[in-house]
Amino acid sequence: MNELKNPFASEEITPAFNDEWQAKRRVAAAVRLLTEVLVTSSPDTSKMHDIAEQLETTAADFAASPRVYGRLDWIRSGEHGSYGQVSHELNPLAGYSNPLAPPVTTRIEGDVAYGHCFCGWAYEGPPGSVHGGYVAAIFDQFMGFAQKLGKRPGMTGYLHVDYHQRTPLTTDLQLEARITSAEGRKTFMEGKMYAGDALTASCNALFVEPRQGIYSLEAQARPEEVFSPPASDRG
Ligand SMILES: CCCCCCCCCCCC(=O)SCCNC(=O)CCNC(=O)[C@H](O)C(C)(C)COP(=O)(O)OP(=O)(O)OC[C@H]1O[C@@H](n2cnc3c(N)ncnc32)[C@H](O)[C@@H]1OP(=O)(O)O
Repeated sequence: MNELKNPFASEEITPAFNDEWQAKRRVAAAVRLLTEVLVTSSPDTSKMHDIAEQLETTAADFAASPRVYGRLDWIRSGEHGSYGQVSHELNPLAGYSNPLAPPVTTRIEGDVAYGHCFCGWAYEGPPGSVHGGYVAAIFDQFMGFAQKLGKRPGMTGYLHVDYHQRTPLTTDLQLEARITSAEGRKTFMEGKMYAGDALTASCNALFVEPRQGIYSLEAQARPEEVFSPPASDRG
């Protein structure tokens, strides 16, 4: 199987598909930095108006290039990579090319999935702590990719999060997930989030494979770009 085309492949082992995405990752990193600076500094008001004007000009320049809306459109031209590759770049939690993403990374070792992420001050909920909604979103993403441990990946049916203690900002957060059981199209999983040795949150999740299989979601794409898992992964 071509790992780079697998939408469930680890972010940690997935390089940018080409120079275009490498450059976009750089832009996204700059926007993340800008966001962090925005919420942690207070230049004088007139300077902020100047900055806003510069950014508006930059956004208008950027928008003058051809626009592409949605992953299926990104792959139709055949120039920007496969569905899996584009998903890796633009995923709102894990995509290096999407500045909304912290990003969350994943890797599989045996029957456990591991991941990590780092949330700056833009993610503050309770003082000095990650907003609970982001904790849940990080879990949803991480558990979704951790389904690679199983045979029938699907969509989140439910995600139950327990918040044990506040999750600190500007700290490397470690994630781990396991499959607890599987039954037909249903995969039950548990996940944990640690800051150092402290368990800050845990979750139980059910993923349900759509009746036509998860890969039916990308069947609207060009057939040669559709990722097809090896027979051994189909269960
Ligand atoms: C291309 C690659 C991209 C790969 C993308 C990479 C992965 C990233 C994933 C990130 C995770 C997400 O954000 S996913 C986005 C958030 N989730 C969603 O939008 C899902 C929206 N919901 C749905 O589409 C649907 O409800 C499904 C697919 C989850 C289930 O629909 P369905 O297939 O019609 O389900 P149905 O036949 O009714 O139920 C099947 C079995 O599951 C059980 N079941 C279903 N839902 C629930 C539930 N909430 N709680 C308990 N049990 C449930 C039923 O009781 C039944 O059990 P029994 O009677 O058989 O025992």
